[in-house]
Amino acid sequence: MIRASSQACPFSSWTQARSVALLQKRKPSRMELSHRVAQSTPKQTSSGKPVKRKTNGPFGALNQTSANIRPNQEPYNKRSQPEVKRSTRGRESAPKKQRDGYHALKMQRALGSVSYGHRTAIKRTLAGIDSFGLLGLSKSVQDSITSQALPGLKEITPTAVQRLAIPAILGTYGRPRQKSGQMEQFLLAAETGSGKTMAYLLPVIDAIKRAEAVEAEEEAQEKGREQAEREKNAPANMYELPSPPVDAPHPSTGRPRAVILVPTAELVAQVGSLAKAFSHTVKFKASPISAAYSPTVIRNRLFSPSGIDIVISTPHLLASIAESDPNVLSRVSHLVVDEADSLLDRSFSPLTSEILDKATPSLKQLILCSATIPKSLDSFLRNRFPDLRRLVTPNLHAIPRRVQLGVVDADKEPYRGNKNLACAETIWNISKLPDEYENFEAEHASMKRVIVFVNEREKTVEVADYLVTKGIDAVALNRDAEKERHTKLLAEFKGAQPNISPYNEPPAPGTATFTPGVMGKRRLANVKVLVMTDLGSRGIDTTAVKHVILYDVPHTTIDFIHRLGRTGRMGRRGRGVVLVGKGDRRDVVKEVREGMFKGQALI
Ligand SMILES: Nc1ncnc2c1ncn2[C@@H]1O[C@H](COP(=O)(O)OP(=O)(O)OP(=O)(O)O)[C@@H](O)[C@H]1O
Repeated sequence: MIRASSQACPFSSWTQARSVALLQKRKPSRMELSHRVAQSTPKQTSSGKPVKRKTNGPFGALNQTSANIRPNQEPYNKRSQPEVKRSTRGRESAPKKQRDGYHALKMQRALGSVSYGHRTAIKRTLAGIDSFGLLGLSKSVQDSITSQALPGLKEITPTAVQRLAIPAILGTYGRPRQKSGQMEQFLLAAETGSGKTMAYLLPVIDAIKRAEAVEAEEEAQEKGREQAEREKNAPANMYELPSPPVDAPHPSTGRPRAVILVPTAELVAQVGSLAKAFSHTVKFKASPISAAYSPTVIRNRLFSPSGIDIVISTPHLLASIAESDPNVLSRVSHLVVDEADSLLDRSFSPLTSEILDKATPSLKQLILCSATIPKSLDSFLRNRFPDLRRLVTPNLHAIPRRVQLGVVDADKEPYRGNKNLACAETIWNISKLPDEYENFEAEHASMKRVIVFVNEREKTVEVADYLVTKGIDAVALNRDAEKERHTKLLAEFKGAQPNISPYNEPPAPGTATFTPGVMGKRRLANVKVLVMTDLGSRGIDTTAVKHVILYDVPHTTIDFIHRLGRTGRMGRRGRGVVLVGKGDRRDVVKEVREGMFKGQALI
């Protein structure tokens, strides 16, 4: 019927032919992703004139000032690029693209990329800097590295991120030109366990001490001037007593010079204790404040009459203090946002931004720091901080080769889909490994510390309870546990305070108890296990941990990096074991493993 009517129309064959021709002419309609997302758009030409937009339209060919004839006209029958790619012959002749070997990961690409050329160039630049003496730190700060931060280490050289960041932040080799009064912005991006904390802390301490020296000099001059003034206008009565000195609080009371923001109370304690260690020799006041401390302690630390230099806090606490007392951020010259990908994500971002906005008038340097730069953060930073200096280490997003990743198939015999059983068995196997595998110093070497990561908070207690029934000394660490208990639990895995044993304390409500010799016939005496999500472990320096078990396959490569990053820290060896079961992305695990084996950056 339709055919009959179309035949009846005199123009029908012409119309069809025309529409076919139009369709053939039209570019493929498939929507393609831009390959220039990372490139900034130039606003001006090299001569300073604004870039003219091309007008493609019916009048695009009018008012041309040049002929625009292409020097080499392509033959009319030249095949299009997609055609060349499609044909076998074309594929052979087309330049081969370097393949990164990721297929499953490409589907969930989460991390910002850094070209290998860029990585090689940084490696070359850093090769010549092999001592803290070359970084431009003042003598007292430099000396305190060996005496306070890394005592006992014989040969101390700066790590890649320290070599890159410290001179850049201090301006040792000069600073890029910028408008006067404009705050400098830095992004420190380096792999987990690579010493990022010292990379930002050292230059901040240095800057504080220098500013203090300048202020002290200015104050002395001011006092001298006042004294001279007073003497000039000295009262006639020589017996008149001078007025007693007023007991005024220190000008820096409640007004720190530097603020370090971190996501958790555990990290506040960790960074706080490093800052305090430095303050023993380089004199300054560092105050860690978090919900783990009582309001009185927080008030006393912040408003100490002897003043304050560095505050280490979570955004929640500092934002609430700044709301009632905006003065607290009125003198901040240095703001560090550690774990920036967490603190600038949806949940933390409003608070972090609020603090940043309030501190901006006095801010000289903003330092963002992270081991993972998700693509979303990358584009956020490009918009919000266009002048950001990116200090990226050559191994960013790569899990070091010294960390091995094994896979246990929980679907196979004897587990038959029972992941809890697979986890318990893996821990028992770890307990049998020889002691020399352990990272930790001799006196603690016989005790093996294992972290089990799960994806959901609720699962922490379930898994820990199960492990206890299998004679394993396991404790669940989640947000429901008290902050103080958190800190104590993690302390033993950080290797800092070996005498504290939270395992001897009463268990958190709702968790099973490990009582050696009672829960089962068999028990493990040489292993301690923490079961957690990676929320509480972000940035925690668990140097005593050699083994990490990924009970669940992590959702993203970002989680892979942070979870496996709790082992193999600062040149140590480490092992990860991932338990795969029904529905888990085995292809993702396979590619992560291969990437780790090749030392490639994950995507
Ligand atoms: N130059 C150095 N030489 C030897 N050890 C160092 C050096 N700098 C830092 N360390 C040690 O390296 C360990 C890891 O440092 P840090 O916690 O700062 O790593 P990080 O890069 O912040 O890790 P994450 O991304 O997991 O937060 C710490 O125990 C620290 O004392």
